[in-house]
Amino acid sequence: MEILHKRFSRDLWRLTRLYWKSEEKWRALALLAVIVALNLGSVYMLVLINKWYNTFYNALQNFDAAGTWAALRDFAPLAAIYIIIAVYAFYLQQILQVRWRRWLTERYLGDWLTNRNYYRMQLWKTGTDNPDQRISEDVGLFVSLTMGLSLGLLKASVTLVSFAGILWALSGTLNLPLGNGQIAIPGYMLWVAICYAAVGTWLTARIGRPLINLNFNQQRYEADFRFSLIRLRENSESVALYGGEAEERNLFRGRFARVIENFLELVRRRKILVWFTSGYAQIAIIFPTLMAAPRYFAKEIQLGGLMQITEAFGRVQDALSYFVDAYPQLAEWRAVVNRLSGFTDHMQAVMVMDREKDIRLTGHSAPEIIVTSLDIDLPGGENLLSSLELKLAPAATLLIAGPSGSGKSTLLRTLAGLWPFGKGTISVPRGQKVLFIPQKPYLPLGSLRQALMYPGTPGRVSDGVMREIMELCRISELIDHLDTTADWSHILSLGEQQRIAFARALLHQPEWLFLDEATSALDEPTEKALYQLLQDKLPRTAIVSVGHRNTLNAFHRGKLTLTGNGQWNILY
Ligand SMILES: Nc1ncnc2c1ncn2[C@@H]1O[C@H](COP(=O)(O)OP(=O)(O)OP(=O)(O)O)[C@@H](O)[C@H]1O
Repeated sequence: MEILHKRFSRDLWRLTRLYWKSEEKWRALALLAVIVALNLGSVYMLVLINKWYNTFYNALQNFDAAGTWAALRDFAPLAAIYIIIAVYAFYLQQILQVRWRRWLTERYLGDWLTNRNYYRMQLWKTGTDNPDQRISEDVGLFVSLTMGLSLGLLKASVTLVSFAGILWALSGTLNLPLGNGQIAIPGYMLWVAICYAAVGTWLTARIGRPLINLNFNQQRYEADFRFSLIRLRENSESVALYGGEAEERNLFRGRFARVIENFLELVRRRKILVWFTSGYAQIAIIFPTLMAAPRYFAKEIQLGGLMQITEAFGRVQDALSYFVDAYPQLAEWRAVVNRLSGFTDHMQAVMVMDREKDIRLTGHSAPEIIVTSLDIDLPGGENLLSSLELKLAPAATLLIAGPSGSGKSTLLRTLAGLWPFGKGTISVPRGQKVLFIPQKPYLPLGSLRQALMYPGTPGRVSDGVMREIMELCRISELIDHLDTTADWSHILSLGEQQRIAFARALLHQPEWLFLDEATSALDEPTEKALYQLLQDKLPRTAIVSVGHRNTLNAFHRGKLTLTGNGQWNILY
């Protein structure tokens, strides 16, 4: 089937084997074995129930009241066992799905956060849209569709084999007149079922093919729309101050229109499919009776036989029509596998690009940071900074200045190992702590204490020390809220957030501290006090600041000026 072509199989196997070859594989395989056994058990029960049809309807046809009651009595345990099997097959399948999803989500989260992939992926813009959706939704969908469809296929195959045998044995031989003689078709009901299902499957595949792309796009448009809403929430204040509601609404409308447009197309396509599949299912109700009736009226079979044949036909036809019923899900499955593989490929491509990048950031045993022949480029290839040579001794202080857009922040990004475009070598002392403070410090979701300690926990810090540092950094009014959880990045002023970043530096006590316009929102006396604090409390820390204000000169012994067009000069 085209829907399951080669590339899809490769991608599917790549995604599936992650879990089934993981450390959890034995537990998972054991659970899967039980689930498969239960599914086989349920098919066996259906075979028994099919036999029961014969006994029951024959008793009815013969007006055998005792036989009918006995048959009804026999039905109870069959139904009870079938129900128990169905419940546990469902329950255990869900449990296995949850475990698989948990494992795979962990894995994707890990890969996304490793090697700063989340950052690099957006820097190299090719590829994946909405990685958050891939992790939060697609992983779950992938797991449930893979489990559901493969168990469905297994069940359909086993049902097919079991009931094809029954149908063959029951349907006898049909003698069709042909010219002067007759042609005998043994097991003809089985052939009828196969032809019926083959035509159905072929037509479904034809009608349903466009669903694959439509499903793929639907997920993507929904995620784009959701993301634009989240962005407004994140930037509510700026939008409110600008009064940008009309613009935002236009953006939402545009994105939502795409959601609806695609959805309508999807519905139209599915409507055609529903026309077909429900017609197909209705015909399947009378079709076998019609086919088996000649033998019934010829008194070759009894009512029980007719009912048993009809039921067996239904089962075979159901099993053969697996693709007809599962088509919309197969289309969705393929879209999900596409999206997850695209995401995985993109992450791997980023890692390869990262390994091959020409800016080498290495650890060495010398105490200085040494930058040699560093060229920094923009993603498009234009040069931002040429042949930079820089040596930073421990406890050095350096101010990086220059006009806006000359590349100061990008230089810091490069030193942090984030910026991949360019060439040259940056050697940093091994095993030392480096802290970068951006202009707008990031405050994680959680308490203020967590925000102060971010990233990680710099050992246990007593309340006393924490208070002292907060007082020194002029945020003593926040001491009482240390353990309050709130959206702090929206509550605190930029100046307060910048003071929190200084407190962070004092808590972490890094050997190397890089500040990118970290005091831009502070008044000059506060800026002075905080820089003085760094000098007093972190005398062994090297400080590299980016800033426009001349007041910063007093706190730095060296000055690197980026003059534009890739040029620079340095004064120690
Ligand atoms: N991800 C990116 N893709 C393309 N161009 C970028 C990217 N990031 C930065 N740039 C460009 O690189 C140039 C340098 O930016 P950078 O932020 O380093 O300047 P800066 O000197 O720190 O400026 P400012 O003083 O205004 O903060 C700018 O022209 C900017 O547009």
